[in-house]
Amino acid sequence: MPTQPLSQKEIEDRLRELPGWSVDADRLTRTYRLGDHFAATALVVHVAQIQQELDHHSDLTLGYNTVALAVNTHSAGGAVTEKDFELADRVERIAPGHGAN
Ligand SMILES: C[C@H](O)[C@H](O)[C@H]1CNC2=NC(N)=NC(=O)C2=N1
Repeated sequence: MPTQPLSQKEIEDRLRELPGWSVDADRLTRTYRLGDHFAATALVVHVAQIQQELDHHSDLTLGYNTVALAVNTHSAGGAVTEKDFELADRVERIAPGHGAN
């Protein structure tokens, strides 16, 4: 069954449990700040590994000491779905281990 777009209320409820994340232009997004460029790069690799496992991929942007994710679900017409929040939850669990905040 295809993943359905979440309603505005469902998105607001889920965002309340994900401090730092927001929905901007129909994309679930967060920017993490890290200690240096190498730490940021390591986080990108770890996120890429999770994305391959979930078969769900964000636009990942590596900066000097930042990593930005922006994701929606292409197969749902670019809407935000449960799959996007699943990715965000998974990234939230590993980010502190990289010193990200
Ligand atoms: C064939 C493959 O499963 C699909 O193309 C996956 C890959 N990664 C994806 N990532 C995102 N963000 N949305 C999708 O619909 C999607 N679909």
